[in-house]
Amino acid sequence: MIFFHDDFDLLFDFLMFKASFKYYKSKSPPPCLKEVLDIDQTKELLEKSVLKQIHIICQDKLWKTFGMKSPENWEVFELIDHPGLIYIKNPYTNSGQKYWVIRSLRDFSKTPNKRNIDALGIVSENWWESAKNDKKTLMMLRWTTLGYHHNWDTKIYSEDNKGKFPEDLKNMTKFIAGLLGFEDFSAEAAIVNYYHMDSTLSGHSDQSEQYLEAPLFSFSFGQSAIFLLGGITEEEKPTAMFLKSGDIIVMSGKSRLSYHGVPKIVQTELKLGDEIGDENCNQNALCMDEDNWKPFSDYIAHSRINVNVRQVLRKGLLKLDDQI
Ligand SMILES: O=C(O)CCC(=O)C(=O)O
Ligand SMILES: [Fe+2]
Repeated sequence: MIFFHDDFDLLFDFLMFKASFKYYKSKSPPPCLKEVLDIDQTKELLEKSVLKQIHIICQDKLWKTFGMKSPENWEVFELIDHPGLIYIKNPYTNSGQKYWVIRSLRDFSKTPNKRNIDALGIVSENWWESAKNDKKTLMMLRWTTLGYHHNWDTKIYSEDNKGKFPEDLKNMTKFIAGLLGFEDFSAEAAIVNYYHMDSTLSGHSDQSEQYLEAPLFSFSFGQSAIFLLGGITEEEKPTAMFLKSGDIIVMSGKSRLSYHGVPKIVQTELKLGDEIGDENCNQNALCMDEDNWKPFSDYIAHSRINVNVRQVLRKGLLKLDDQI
């Protein structure tokens, strides 16, 4: 085969994270999504050895309190080309998803949690109250941090910069971690990312935590993301995959430090109706009442929420190790 100069540049470019990011981010021309791994094509992906199934065993009934389906019905996979990247296909009931959407928008966005809007100085403690009827305020929130607050400048966690980590999120993450064999996991920090249809998150590797052996848990709700998962350097060609509402990925082992990013949010129709016999909602009245759910439903019709949970401390420690 003969390569012309430009083709060769293109080929070389495509070996890198940034080029792939640029490709999927492009508005004109829009990207072709044919190569994006879609977990709904399970049979084909298993046959092509892109995925392998992970079987989990669950003895207790805690899942009910987290708005999840029974783990015996979960579909859990590992990406063969990315050992340690575990994908749990939406294990939530519809009311379970609603519960976490409500927690993320109404509660995780309140002070004393840290938020990007704090720097703007014009939004009150209770962002959701001021935002739900005001599109401009609604669009302003991009992130909040919980527990040990992520310091965006220094990337260093500090004992002087931490808040309370929400109990329900801590317990749910611990429960999932236990099922996957990470019994010692302790949720100590989270970034909640709020994406609108034109938002992106550039490529990075999360390594601020002192204990990088612990996995990272990522929960997605609302609109779908194209998520790029690369290797340990920016040079490796990433795998593009859809993360849809309810999906969970776990970055563990060899994939814990992998380069990743979100070049595009994809519009999907979301139907979080009430399932027959679904009594799992922790906030029954709110989830079942269409009027109360409406502003949340309107929000996720055009936005995506990602709750990104990490362990910060070394195993067995109760505070940051100053020696680092
Ligand atoms: O939104 C996502 O899926 C990824 C978020 C992420 O990588 C992060 O918060 O570090
Ligand atoms: Fe990340």
